[in-house]
Amino acid sequence: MSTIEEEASDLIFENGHKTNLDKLKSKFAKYSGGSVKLIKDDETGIATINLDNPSRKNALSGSMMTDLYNIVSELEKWDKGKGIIIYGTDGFFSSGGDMNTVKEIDNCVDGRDMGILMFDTLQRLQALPMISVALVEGKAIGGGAELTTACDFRLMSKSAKIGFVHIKLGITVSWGGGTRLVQIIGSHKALEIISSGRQLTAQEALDIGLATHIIEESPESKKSNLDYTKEWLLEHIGGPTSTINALKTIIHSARTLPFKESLKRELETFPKVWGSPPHKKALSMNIKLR
Ligand SMILES: CCCC(=O)SCCNC(=O)CCNC(=O)[C@H](O)C(C)(C)COP(=O)(O)OP(=O)(O)OC[C@H]1O[C@@H](n2cnc3c(N)ncnc32)[C@H](O)[C@@H]1OP(=O)(O)O
Repeated sequence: MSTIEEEASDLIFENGHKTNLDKLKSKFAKYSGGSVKLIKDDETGIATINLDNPSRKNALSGSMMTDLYNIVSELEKWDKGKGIIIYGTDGFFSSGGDMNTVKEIDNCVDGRDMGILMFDTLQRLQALPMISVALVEGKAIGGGAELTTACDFRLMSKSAKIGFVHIKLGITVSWGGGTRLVQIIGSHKALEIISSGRQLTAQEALDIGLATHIIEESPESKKSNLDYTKEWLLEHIGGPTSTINALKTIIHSARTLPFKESLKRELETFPKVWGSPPHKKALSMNIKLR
């Protein structure tokens, strides 16, 4: 392994991981532009994460990358969380890495450091014990497309597109999106999409299993796509918070751990909700499951 690879693997996996990430956060915080905003609704258990850099099509600057890192760390401590929606301002998801930041860090060491920060952030986002949805309107391009893969579901407006355009910039996927895309749609389709760098329409994304649902936009509908997405998510987080958290833990284990490890995790998790107050209440009510 070259020294860059050795250093990268040390930074990602060595014990001093946390210290290194604090150093990386302050390194990237200085590349300013836009912000990422979090609103947590304790009543519904839904957190909305807004990518807000509209003059740059919600591209993620270095400071927005550190915003997102801090938001994921805050959500890891939120005990009322059941669901997450990530969306972009002005009906556009994100055009990926902010080129103003990217041009400042166009060397392999800084690129590696950005990768480490975003790998850690998006892996922890995907692992949160909450059901997460990327609301894709407009386009999700480059790192923006990768960010959608860190969510459990992708709801797309009819005219939206997702494009892993990295190859057109002479680079590979950079934020773990390649690995997660293979998890979602398989290596054959993932390689075809990433190697072509083409932008998928919502229908194409739905057909290959990358998109979960297409939101039919109707001019007369007063409901915003964000409200529609909240309603859609509420249908999937109706259960008790502890059960939703346990369910997501089991599914995330199954997509990231070896088979026997995941079975063990499921066996350890379900007893935490079996005989719980919500379980006992349901049993006492003789619920008829039609
Ligand atoms: C680091 C991980 C890997 C990466 O993500 S590398 C970056 C990959 N992203 C890209 O290459 C996307 C570049 N942008 C585009 O292709 C287009 O702007 C895009 C997103 C399709 C939108 O096209 P349009 O709707 O025609 O809008 P536009 O091009 O006129 O852009 C409007 C203003 O936004 C700016 N913008 C768009 N994407 C940006 C970006 N990634 N970083 C910084 N600024 C960006 C663009 O420069 C323009 O600004 P201005 O109005 O000319 O001042």
